[in-house]
Amino acid sequence: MIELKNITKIFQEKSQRHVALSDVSLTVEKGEIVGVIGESGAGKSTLIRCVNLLERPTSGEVWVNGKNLMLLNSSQLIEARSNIGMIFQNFNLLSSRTVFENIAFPLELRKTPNTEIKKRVCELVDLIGLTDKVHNYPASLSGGQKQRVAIARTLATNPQVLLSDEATSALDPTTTQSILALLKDINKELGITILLITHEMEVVKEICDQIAVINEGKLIEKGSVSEIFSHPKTELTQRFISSSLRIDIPIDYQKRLVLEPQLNKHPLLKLQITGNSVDEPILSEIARKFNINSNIISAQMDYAGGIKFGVMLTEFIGDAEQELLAMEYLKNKNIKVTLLGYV
Ligand SMILES: Nc1ncnc2c1ncn2[C@@H]1O[C@H](COP(=O)(O)OP(=O)(O)OP(=O)(O)O)[C@@H](O)[C@H]1O
Repeated sequence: MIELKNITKIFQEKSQRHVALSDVSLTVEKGEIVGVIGESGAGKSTLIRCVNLLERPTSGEVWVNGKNLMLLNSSQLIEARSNIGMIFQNFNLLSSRTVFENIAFPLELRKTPNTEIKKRVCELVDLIGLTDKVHNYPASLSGGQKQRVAIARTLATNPQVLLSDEATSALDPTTTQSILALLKDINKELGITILLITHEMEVVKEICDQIAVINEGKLIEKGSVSEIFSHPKTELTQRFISSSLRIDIPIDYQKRLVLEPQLNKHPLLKLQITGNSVDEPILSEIARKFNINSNIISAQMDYAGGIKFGVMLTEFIGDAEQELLAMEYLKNKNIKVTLLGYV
């Protein structure tokens, strides 16, 4: 449905030349949800804006639904864009129009008859669960409700593609979940292809089929959610995965923590577990093979794309030499072992 081929975007400001995207290729199949994740300034917004040519690539090809948008004249481009909806972090609602009037707006521009507009808006407010707010103005809505209205407005003209530019970044975690659930429903029930950009792994983990990682204008990794979570290839992707799992050393452990081995102190370890390793009973193996008792201090396991992954803070209590052998054993099992010190 979307194919970006070798996209390069260079911003030229006076003598300053900035390469925002460098030879980026990305395919989104019909009906898929693809998430592009990257840090601030990586080029995410530029990339998504290239899909509907809000930003024109310096070179490369942009194909949407079988058309090379770069070759269209302005009226053909307007037509092609009507098939591509877009939602934004700051919702972009018209404050002087009610919910009804905001959703009706793109239909009015198309000179749709009033009876048809009324019918379509009623369907859409029902879809987004805001029938009781249909005559409210945006100022009286919560952030999540505003984003729902923005989604309904973009769906009014039945686009086949929805672009989401950090649509949940301004929302709290619970509201984020409800908006993501709405996007997933739209994808499933209406068959709309979704390309979203975000800086949060939580978002892509929740609803995406494929994840692409962008860094300094280059696409550095792409795969299914399970591939990315089980075998992250780059340090940056690993960091994104870890950022969705928070684990802190409790204060009393921090007080006792020393960096060098000491008599009667034992290693405090952070174990990062991805993919297949997690299905093995690693701690009981460690106990059996190395006579190590694991004292789990905290742990967080999660599930994405059919893959379990997680992080665990644990103290290994045993003979010093065996403790080292046990750490090596875990490393060979695809577990990232970080020695935090001794407690
Ligand atoms: N119109 C512009 N003129 C000049 N440079 C620009 C322009 N738009 C973006 N850039 C530069 O291109 C790079 C990529 O910007 P972009 O907004 O795509 O990043 P991003 O990943 O979306 O970041 P953020 O998450 O902070 O929005 C940045 O270094 C930015 O300064």
